Amino acid sequence: MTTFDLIIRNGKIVTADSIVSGDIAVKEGKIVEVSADKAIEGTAVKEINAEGLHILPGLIDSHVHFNEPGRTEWEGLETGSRSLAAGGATSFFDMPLNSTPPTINKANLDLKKERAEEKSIVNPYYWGGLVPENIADLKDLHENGVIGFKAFMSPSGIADFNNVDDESIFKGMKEIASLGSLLAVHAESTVICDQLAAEKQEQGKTTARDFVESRPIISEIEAVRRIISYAEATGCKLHIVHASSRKVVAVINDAKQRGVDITVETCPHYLSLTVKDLEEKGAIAKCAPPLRDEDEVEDLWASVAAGEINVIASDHSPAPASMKTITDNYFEGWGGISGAQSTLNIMLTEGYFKRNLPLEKIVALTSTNPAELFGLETKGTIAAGFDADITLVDLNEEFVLKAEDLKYRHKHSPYVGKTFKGNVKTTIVNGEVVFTNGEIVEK
Ligand SMILES: NC(=O)N[C@H]1NC(=O)NC1=O
Ligand SMILES: [Zn+2]
Ligand SMILES: [Zn+2]
Repeated sequence: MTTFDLIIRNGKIVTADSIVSGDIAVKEGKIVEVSADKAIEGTAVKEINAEGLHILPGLIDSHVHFNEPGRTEWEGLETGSRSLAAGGATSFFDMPLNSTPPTINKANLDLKKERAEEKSIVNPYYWGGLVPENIADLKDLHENGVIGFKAFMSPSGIADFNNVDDESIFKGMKEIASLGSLLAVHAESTVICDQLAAEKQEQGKTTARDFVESRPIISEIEAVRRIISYAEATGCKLHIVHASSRKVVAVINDAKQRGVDITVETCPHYLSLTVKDLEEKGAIAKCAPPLRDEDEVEDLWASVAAGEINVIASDHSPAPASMKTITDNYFEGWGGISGAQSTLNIMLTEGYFKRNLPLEKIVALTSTNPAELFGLETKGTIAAGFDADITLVDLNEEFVLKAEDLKYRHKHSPYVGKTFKGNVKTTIVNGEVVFTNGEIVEK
Protein backbone atom coordinates (compact mmCIF):
# COMPACT_ATOMS: atom_id res chain seq x y z
CA MET A 1 0.00 0.00 0.00
CA THR A 2 1.29 3.39 -0.88
CA THR A 3 2.34 5.73 1.87
CA PHE A 4 1.92 9.46 1.44
CA ASP A 5 3.03 12.46 3.47
CA LEU A 6 -0.47 13.88 3.56
CA ILE A 7 -3.99 12.91 2.52
CA ILE A 8 -6.82 15.43 2.56
CA ARG A 9 -10.10 13.52 2.54
CA ASN A 10 -13.68 14.28 1.57
CA GLY A 11 -13.39 17.90 0.52
CA LYS A 12 -14.98 19.73 -2.36
CA ILE A 13 -12.06 20.35 -4.71
CA VAL A 14 -12.41 23.61 -6.65
CA THR A 15 -10.41 24.34 -9.78
CA ALA A 16 -10.93 26.90 -12.53
CA ASP A 17 -12.97 24.30 -14.44
CA SER A 18 -14.91 22.27 -11.93
CA ILE A 19 -15.91 21.37 -8.38
CA VAL A 20 -15.61 17.69 -7.44
CA SER A 21 -15.83 15.82 -4.15
CA GLY A 22 -12.74 13.82 -3.40
CA ASP A 23 -9.38 13.24 -1.81
CA ILE A 24 -5.91 14.66 -2.44
CA ALA A 25 -2.65 12.84 -1.73
CA VAL A 26 0.63 14.69 -1.27
CA LYS A 27 4.19 13.44 -1.26
CA GLU A 28 7.40 15.48 -1.05
CA GLY A 29 5.58 18.75 -1.50
CA LYS A 30 3.72 17.68 -4.62
CA ILE A 31 0.17 16.61 -5.27
CA VAL A 32 0.54 13.02 -6.45
CA GLU A 33 -3.07 11.91 -6.69
CA VAL A 34 -6.50 13.51 -6.84
CA SER A 35 -9.51 11.25 -6.71
CA ALA A 36 -13.04 12.29 -7.61
CA ASP A 37 -15.91 10.52 -5.86
CA LYS A 38 -13.78 7.76 -4.40
CA ALA A 39 -11.32 7.41 -1.56
CA ILE A 40 -7.60 7.38 -2.17
CA GLU A 41 -6.21 4.07 -1.05
CA GLY A 42 -3.19 4.15 1.15
CA THR A 43 -2.04 5.77 4.36
CA ALA A 44 -0.28 8.99 5.19
CA VAL A 45 1.84 10.48 7.92
CA LYS A 46 -0.90 13.09 8.32
CA GLU A 47 -4.55 13.02 7.33
CA ILE A 48 -6.88 16.00 7.21
CA ASN A 49 -10.62 15.49 7.23
CA ALA A 50 -12.03 18.15 4.92
CA GLU A 51 -15.66 17.11 5.26
CA GLY A 52 -17.79 20.19 4.71
CA LEU A 53 -14.84 22.24 3.46
CA HIS A 54 -13.89 23.55 0.02
CA ILE A 55 -10.34 22.97 -1.17
CA LEU A 56 -8.84 25.66 -3.38
CA PRO A 57 -5.45 26.05 -4.98
CA GLY A 58 -3.59 28.54 -2.76
CA LEU A 59 -3.93 32.13 -3.84
CA ILE A 60 -1.06 33.63 -5.79
CA ASP A 61 -0.94 37.31 -4.83
CA SER A 62 0.84 38.84 -7.79
CA HIS A 63 1.05 42.33 -6.27
CA VAL A 64 2.33 43.04 -2.77
CA HIS A 65 4.76 45.51 -1.22
CA PHE A 66 6.46 43.84 1.74
CA ASN A 67 9.13 46.54 1.99
CA GLU A 68 12.06 44.35 2.98
CA PRO A 69 14.92 45.09 3.13
CA GLY A 70 15.10 48.68 4.25
CA ARG A 71 11.59 49.57 5.24
CA THR A 72 10.62 46.69 7.50
CA GLU A 73 9.18 49.07 10.08
CA TRP A 74 6.28 49.32 7.59
CA GLU A 75 5.83 45.53 7.16
CA GLY A 76 8.55 43.03 6.27
CA LEU A 77 8.56 39.50 4.87
CA GLU A 78 7.88 37.79 8.20
CA THR A 79 4.58 39.53 8.95
CA GLY A 80 3.68 39.99 5.30
CA SER A 81 3.99 36.31 4.43
CA ARG A 82 2.14 35.26 7.61
CA SER A 83 -0.77 37.55 6.75
CA LEU A 84 -0.95 35.93 3.31
CA ALA A 85 -0.95 32.45 4.81
CA ALA A 86 -3.78 33.47 7.15
CA GLY A 87 -5.72 34.66 4.10
CA GLY A 88 -5.19 31.47 2.10
CA ALA A 89 -2.39 32.69 -0.16
CA THR A 90 0.60 30.44 -0.80
CA SER A 91 2.72 32.58 -3.14
CA PHE A 92 3.39 36.27 -3.66
CA PHE A 93 5.16 38.49 -6.15
CA ASP A 94 6.91 41.29 -4.29
CA MET A 95 7.00 44.66 -5.97
CA PRO A 96 10.41 46.26 -6.56
CA LEU A 97 9.59 49.33 -4.51
CA ASN A 98 9.04 50.34 -0.99
CA SER A 99 11.98 48.12 -0.15
CA THR A 100 15.27 49.98 0.13
CA PRO A 101 17.25 49.41 -1.93
CA PRO A 102 14.56 48.87 -4.57
CA THR A 103 14.82 45.79 -6.82
CA ILE A 104 16.41 47.57 -9.78
CA ASN A 105 19.58 45.51 -10.19
CA LYS A 106 20.84 42.02 -9.44
CA ALA A 107 22.65 42.93 -6.23
CA ASN A 108 19.46 44.37 -4.78
CA LEU A 109 17.44 41.38 -5.97
CA ASP A 110 19.91 39.07 -4.23
CA LEU A 111 19.46 40.96 -0.96
CA LYS A 112 15.72 40.49 -1.13
CA LYS A 113 15.95 36.82 -2.09
CA GLU A 114 18.22 36.15 0.87
CA ARG A 115 15.75 37.74 3.29
CA ALA A 116 12.76 36.02 1.75
CA GLU A 117 14.34 32.59 1.89
CA GLU A 118 15.00 33.14 5.57
CA LYS A 119 11.72 34.73 6.60
CA SER A 120 8.85 33.96 4.26
CA ILE A 121 6.49 31.09 5.07
CA VAL A 122 4.93 31.15 1.59
CA ASN A 123 6.58 31.01 -1.87
CA PRO A 124 8.29 34.29 -2.79
CA TYR A 125 8.67 35.67 -6.32
CA TYR A 126 10.01 39.05 -7.35
CA TRP A 127 9.21 41.83 -9.75
CA GLY A 128 12.16 43.81 -11.08
CA GLY A 129 11.83 47.57 -11.37
CA LEU A 130 12.04 49.64 -14.54
CA VAL A 131 13.25 53.14 -13.66
CA PRO A 132 14.89 55.73 -15.94
CA GLU A 133 18.33 54.82 -14.56
CA ASN A 134 18.41 51.02 -14.93
CA ILE A 135 17.81 50.01 -18.56
CA ALA A 136 21.27 48.39 -18.58
CA ASP A 137 20.29 46.18 -15.60
CA LEU A 138 17.11 44.70 -17.06
CA LYS A 139 18.81 41.78 -18.77
CA ASP A 140 20.62 40.74 -15.62
CA LEU A 141 17.40 40.93 -13.59
CA HIS A 142 15.56 38.88 -16.20
CA GLU A 143 18.26 36.23 -16.25
CA ASN A 144 18.05 36.02 -12.47
CA GLY A 145 14.43 35.07 -12.50
CA VAL A 146 12.25 38.14 -11.98
CA ILE A 147 8.60 37.57 -12.88
CA GLY A 148 8.64 40.66 -15.05
CA PHE A 149 9.21 44.39 -14.63
CA LYS A 150 7.19 47.11 -12.94
CA ALA A 151 7.17 50.79 -13.82
CA PHE A 152 5.31 53.83 -12.53
CA MET A 153 4.02 56.39 -15.04
CA SER A 154 3.33 58.85 -12.18
CA PRO A 155 5.43 59.55 -9.05
CA SER A 156 5.67 56.43 -6.89
CA GLY A 157 5.72 58.17 -3.52
CA ILE A 158 9.14 56.61 -2.84
CA ALA A 159 12.26 58.73 -3.34
CA ASP A 160 14.53 55.94 -4.62
CA PHE A 161 12.06 54.64 -7.22
CA ASN A 162 11.60 57.19 -9.98
CA ASN A 163 8.69 57.09 -12.35
CA VAL A 164 9.54 56.60 -16.02
CA ASP A 165 9.33 59.43 -18.51
CA ASP A 166 8.22 58.69 -22.06
CA GLU A 167 11.79 58.32 -23.29
CA SER A 168 12.88 55.80 -20.69
CA ILE A 169 9.67 53.83 -20.90
CA PHE A 170 10.03 53.46 -24.67
CA LYS A 171 13.65 52.37 -24.32
CA GLY A 172 12.79 50.06 -21.44
CA MET A 173 9.93 48.46 -23.31
CA LYS A 174 12.12 47.76 -26.33
CA GLU A 175 14.60 46.03 -24.06
CA ILE A 176 11.91 44.08 -22.17
CA ALA A 177 10.38 42.98 -25.49
CA SER A 178 13.76 41.73 -26.68
CA LEU A 179 14.15 39.75 -23.44
CA GLY A 180 10.73 38.17 -23.95
CA SER A 181 9.61 39.45 -20.54
CA LEU A 182 6.67 41.68 -19.64
CA LEU A 183 6.02 45.08 -18.10
CA ALA A 184 3.50 45.74 -15.33
CA VAL A 185 2.46 49.36 -15.19
CA HIS A 186 1.02 51.70 -12.61
CA ALA A 187 -0.87 53.81 -15.11
CA GLU A 188 -1.92 57.28 -13.99
CA SER A 189 -1.11 60.48 -15.88
CA THR A 190 1.46 62.64 -14.10
CA VAL A 191 0.29 65.73 -15.98
CA ILE A 192 -3.36 65.31 -15.10
CA CYS A 193 -2.84 64.24 -11.48
CA ASP A 194 -0.15 66.81 -10.64
CA GLN A 195 -2.00 69.76 -12.17
CA LEU A 196 -5.34 68.86 -10.64
CA ALA A 197 -3.72 68.28 -7.23
CA ALA A 198 -1.92 71.64 -7.40
CA GLU A 199 -5.18 73.43 -8.28
CA LYS A 200 -7.08 71.76 -5.46
CA GLN A 201 -4.46 72.61 -2.91
CA GLU A 202 -4.15 76.24 -4.09
CA GLN A 203 -7.87 76.53 -3.56
CA GLY A 204 -7.61 74.96 -0.13
CA LYS A 205 -9.74 72.04 -1.31
CA THR A 206 -8.42 69.02 0.54
CA THR A 207 -11.37 66.74 1.35
CA ALA A 208 -11.55 63.05 0.45
CA ARG A 209 -13.68 63.97 -2.56
CA ASP A 210 -11.10 66.58 -3.64
CA PHE A 211 -8.32 64.01 -3.46
CA VAL A 212 -10.36 61.56 -5.53
CA GLU A 213 -11.20 64.27 -8.10
CA SER A 214 -7.50 65.05 -8.46
CA ARG A 215 -6.92 61.49 -9.72
CA PRO A 216 -9.86 60.96 -12.08
CA ILE A 217 -10.57 57.88 -14.15
CA ILE A 218 -9.56 59.78 -17.30
CA SER A 219 -6.05 60.06 -15.85
CA GLU A 220 -5.84 56.25 -15.81
CA ILE A 221 -7.33 56.04 -19.28
CA GLU A 222 -4.85 58.57 -20.69
CA ALA A 223 -1.88 56.70 -19.26
CA VAL A 224 -3.22 53.31 -20.37
CA ARG A 225 -3.80 54.55 -23.92
CA ARG A 226 -0.27 55.96 -24.09
CA ILE A 227 1.40 52.83 -22.76
CA ILE A 228 -0.64 50.71 -25.18
CA SER A 229 0.70 52.81 -28.04
CA TYR A 230 4.23 52.11 -26.83
CA ALA A 231 3.40 48.42 -26.54
CA GLU A 232 2.19 48.43 -30.14
CA ALA A 233 5.35 50.21 -31.23
CA THR A 234 7.76 47.95 -29.30
CA GLY A 235 5.96 44.60 -29.09
CA CYS A 236 6.39 44.66 -25.31
CA LYS A 237 3.91 42.53 -23.39
CA LEU A 238 1.91 44.63 -20.90
CA HIS A 239 0.11 44.04 -17.61
CA ILE A 240 -1.91 46.95 -16.25
CA VAL A 241 -2.14 46.82 -12.46
CA HIS A 242 -4.96 48.08 -10.25
CA ALA A 243 -7.50 49.28 -12.81
CA SER A 244 -10.08 51.10 -10.67
CA SER A 245 -12.90 51.25 -13.21
CA ARG A 246 -14.50 49.23 -15.98
CA LYS A 247 -13.88 52.27 -18.20
CA VAL A 248 -10.15 51.61 -17.88
CA VAL A 249 -10.69 47.90 -18.53
CA ALA A 250 -12.62 48.78 -21.71
CA VAL A 251 -9.58 50.55 -23.18
CA ILE A 252 -7.48 47.47 -22.42
CA ASN A 253 -10.06 45.17 -23.96
CA ASP A 254 -10.12 47.21 -27.17
CA ALA A 255 -6.37 46.75 -27.41
CA LYS A 256 -6.68 43.02 -26.64
CA GLN A 257 -9.12 42.72 -29.50
CA ARG A 258 -6.64 44.38 -31.85
CA GLY A 259 -4.12 41.72 -30.89
CA VAL A 260 -2.07 43.64 -28.33
CA ASP A 261 -0.53 41.30 -25.74
CA ILE A 262 -2.03 42.93 -22.66
CA THR A 263 -3.64 41.81 -19.39
CA VAL A 264 -5.27 43.61 -16.48
CA GLU A 265 -5.45 43.36 -12.71
CA THR A 266 -7.92 44.85 -10.31
CA CYS A 267 -7.89 44.73 -6.52
CA PRO A 268 -10.40 43.76 -3.82
CA HIS A 269 -10.60 47.37 -2.58
CA TYR A 270 -11.96 48.63 -5.90
CA LEU A 271 -14.59 45.89 -5.66
CA SER A 272 -15.65 46.51 -2.07
CA LEU A 273 -14.95 50.08 -0.96
CA THR A 274 -16.06 53.51 -2.19
CA VAL A 275 -15.26 57.19 -1.69
CA LYS A 276 -17.62 57.03 1.27
CA ASP A 277 -15.23 54.63 3.00
CA LEU A 278 -12.39 57.05 2.35
CA GLU A 279 -14.45 59.84 3.92
CA GLU A 280 -15.32 57.70 6.94
CA LYS A 281 -12.07 55.79 7.52
CA GLY A 282 -9.52 58.39 6.38
CA ALA A 283 -6.12 57.34 5.05
CA ILE A 284 -6.68 53.69 6.06
CA ALA A 285 -8.75 53.61 2.84
CA LYS A 286 -6.47 55.87 0.81
CA CYS A 287 -4.83 54.48 -2.31
CA ALA A 288 -3.84 55.44 -5.83
CA PRO A 289 -5.74 55.22 -8.11
CA PRO A 290 -8.31 56.22 -5.48
CA LEU A 291 -11.51 54.45 -4.52
CA ARG A 292 -14.43 55.30 -6.79
CA ASP A 293 -18.22 55.59 -6.30
CA GLU A 294 -20.78 52.82 -5.87
CA ASP A 295 -21.80 52.68 -9.56
CA GLU A 296 -18.16 52.11 -10.54
CA VAL A 297 -17.90 49.24 -8.04
CA GLU A 298 -20.93 47.54 -9.57
CA ASP A 299 -19.59 48.09 -13.10
CA LEU A 300 -16.27 46.57 -12.09
CA TRP A 301 -18.05 43.46 -10.76
CA ALA A 302 -19.87 43.21 -14.08
CA SER A 303 -16.47 43.40 -15.75
CA VAL A 304 -15.18 40.57 -13.53
CA ALA A 305 -18.25 38.47 -14.29
CA ALA A 306 -17.83 39.11 -18.03
CA GLY A 307 -14.30 37.73 -17.93
CA GLU A 308 -12.65 41.05 -18.77
CA ILE A 309 -10.26 40.96 -15.80
CA ASN A 310 -7.29 38.57 -15.79
CA VAL A 311 -6.05 38.78 -12.23
CA ILE A 312 -7.16 39.91 -8.78
CA ALA A 313 -4.30 40.89 -6.46
CA SER A 314 -4.19 42.78 -3.18
CA ASP A 315 -1.70 45.60 -3.89
CA HIS A 316 -0.98 45.30 -0.19
CA SER A 317 0.89 48.54 0.52
CA PRO A 318 1.20 48.84 4.28
CA ALA A 319 2.40 51.71 6.44
CA PRO A 320 2.56 52.53 10.15
CA ALA A 321 -0.61 53.99 11.66
CA SER A 322 1.18 57.32 12.14
CA MET A 323 1.34 57.66 8.34
CA LYS A 324 -2.34 56.81 8.01
CA THR A 325 -3.80 59.67 10.02
CA ILE A 326 -5.48 62.54 8.25
CA THR A 327 -6.63 65.60 10.10
CA ASP A 328 -8.18 67.67 7.35
CA ASN A 329 -5.95 67.30 4.28
CA TYR A 330 -6.47 64.14 2.23
CA PHE A 331 -3.42 64.92 0.10
CA GLU A 332 -1.41 63.97 3.20
CA GLY A 333 -1.07 60.46 4.60
CA TRP A 334 0.28 57.35 2.89
CA GLY A 335 -1.58 56.04 -0.13
CA GLY A 336 -1.72 52.27 0.11
CA ILE A 337 -4.15 49.74 1.51
CA SER A 338 -3.40 46.89 3.90
CA GLY A 339 -5.37 44.06 2.35
CA ALA A 340 -3.19 41.00 1.72
CA GLN A 341 -5.00 38.91 4.33
CA SER A 342 -8.51 39.64 3.03
CA THR A 343 -8.48 38.98 -0.73
CA LEU A 344 -10.26 35.62 -0.61
CA ASN A 345 -12.68 36.81 2.08
CA ILE A 346 -13.75 39.71 -0.13
CA MET A 347 -14.05 37.58 -3.24
CA LEU A 348 -16.22 35.10 -1.35
CA THR A 349 -18.39 37.57 0.57
CA GLU A 350 -18.82 40.23 -2.10
CA GLY A 351 -18.39 38.01 -5.15
CA TYR A 352 -19.64 34.48 -4.51
CA PHE A 353 -22.31 35.18 -1.90
CA LYS A 354 -23.49 38.65 -2.91
CA ARG A 355 -23.15 38.57 -6.69
CA ASN A 356 -23.17 34.87 -7.57
CA LEU A 357 -19.64 34.86 -8.95
CA PRO A 358 -18.81 31.14 -9.32
CA LEU A 359 -16.07 29.69 -7.10
CA GLU A 360 -14.32 28.44 -10.23
CA LYS A 361 -13.96 32.04 -11.44
CA ILE A 362 -12.56 33.12 -8.08
CA VAL A 363 -9.95 30.36 -8.33
CA ALA A 364 -9.10 31.41 -11.89
CA LEU A 365 -8.66 35.08 -10.98
CA THR A 366 -6.65 34.54 -7.82
CA SER A 367 -4.56 31.48 -8.68
CA THR A 368 -4.83 29.76 -12.07
CA ASN A 369 -4.58 32.89 -14.20
CA PRO A 370 -1.62 34.45 -12.38
CA ALA A 371 0.20 31.08 -12.52
CA GLU A 372 -0.38 30.80 -16.27
CA LEU A 373 0.29 34.45 -17.10
CA PHE A 374 3.53 34.68 -15.17
CA GLY A 375 4.90 31.25 -15.95
CA LEU A 376 4.51 29.34 -12.66
CA GLU A 377 4.14 26.01 -14.39
CA THR A 378 3.64 23.86 -11.29
CA LYS A 379 1.19 26.15 -9.49
CA GLY A 380 -2.34 27.50 -9.83
CA THR A 381 -4.45 24.35 -9.73
CA ILE A 382 -5.09 21.12 -7.89
CA ALA A 383 -3.93 18.21 -10.02
CA ALA A 384 -1.36 15.44 -9.89
CA GLY A 385 2.12 16.80 -10.55
CA PHE A 386 1.38 20.29 -9.20
CA ASP A 387 2.88 21.78 -6.04
CA ALA A 388 0.84 21.10 -2.92
CA ASP A 389 -0.20 24.73 -2.34
CA ILE A 390 -3.68 24.30 -0.96
CA THR A 391 -6.27 26.30 0.97
CA LEU A 392 -9.15 24.80 2.96
CA VAL A 393 -12.15 27.07 3.30
CA ASP A 394 -15.33 26.83 5.34
CA LEU A 395 -17.95 28.62 3.28
CA ASN A 396 -20.49 28.49 6.11
CA GLU A 397 -18.39 30.29 8.68
CA GLU A 398 -19.21 33.93 9.29
CA PHE A 399 -16.94 36.25 11.22
CA VAL A 400 -16.32 39.91 11.91
CA LEU A 401 -12.71 40.88 11.14
CA LYS A 402 -10.97 42.21 14.25
CA ALA A 403 -7.70 44.15 14.28
CA GLU A 404 -6.09 41.45 16.43
CA ASP A 405 -6.87 38.83 13.74
CA LEU A 406 -4.51 40.62 11.36
CA LYS A 407 -1.00 39.24 11.06
CA TYR A 408 0.35 42.50 9.61
CA ARG A 409 3.03 44.40 11.45
CA HIS A 410 0.54 47.27 11.73
CA LYS A 411 -2.86 45.91 12.59
CA HIS A 412 -5.06 48.20 10.59
CA SER A 413 -7.11 47.63 7.47
CA PRO A 414 -10.19 49.21 5.92
CA TYR A 415 -11.88 45.81 6.36
CA VAL A 416 -11.70 45.75 10.18
CA GLY A 417 -15.29 45.53 11.46
CA LYS A 418 -16.59 43.99 8.26
CA THR A 419 -18.66 40.81 8.42
CA PHE A 420 -17.29 38.13 6.12
CA LYS A 421 -18.85 34.88 5.04
CA GLY A 422 -16.40 32.11 4.20
CA ASN A 423 -13.26 31.65 6.27
CA VAL A 424 -9.85 30.12 5.64
CA LYS A 425 -9.36 27.14 7.95
CA THR A 426 -6.01 25.73 6.81
CA THR A 427 -3.28 26.82 4.40
CA ILE A 428 -0.75 24.35 3.04
CA VAL A 429 2.47 25.43 1.29
CA ASN A 430 4.51 22.81 -0.58
CA GLY A 431 2.76 20.11 1.41
CA GLU A 432 3.31 21.69 4.85
CA VAL A 433 0.55 23.19 6.99
CA VAL A 434 1.55 26.82 7.65
CA PHE A 435 -1.74 28.09 9.06
CA THR A 436 -4.63 26.37 10.78
CA ASN A 437 -7.53 27.38 13.02
CA GLY A 438 -6.48 31.00 13.23
CA GLU A 439 -2.85 30.33 14.09
CA ILE A 440 0.38 30.32 12.13
CA VAL A 441 2.18 26.99 12.46
CA GLU A 442 5.83 27.82 13.10
CA LYS A 443 8.41 25.27 12.01
N1 LIG B 1 4.47 52.93 -3.49
C1 LIG B 1 3.30 52.23 -3.36
O1 LIG B 1 3.22 51.24 -2.65
N2 LIG B 1 2.25 52.69 -4.04
C2 LIG B 1 1.02 51.99 -4.07
N3 LIG B 1 0.07 52.44 -3.14
C3 LIG B 1 -1.07 52.71 -3.75
O2 LIG B 1 -2.13 53.06 -3.19
N4 LIG B 1 -0.95 52.60 -5.07
C4 LIG B 1 0.30 52.24 -5.33
O3 LIG B 1 0.78 52.14 -6.43
ZN1 LIG C 1 0.58 51.15 -8.19
ZN1 LIG D 1 1.44 48.43 -5.80
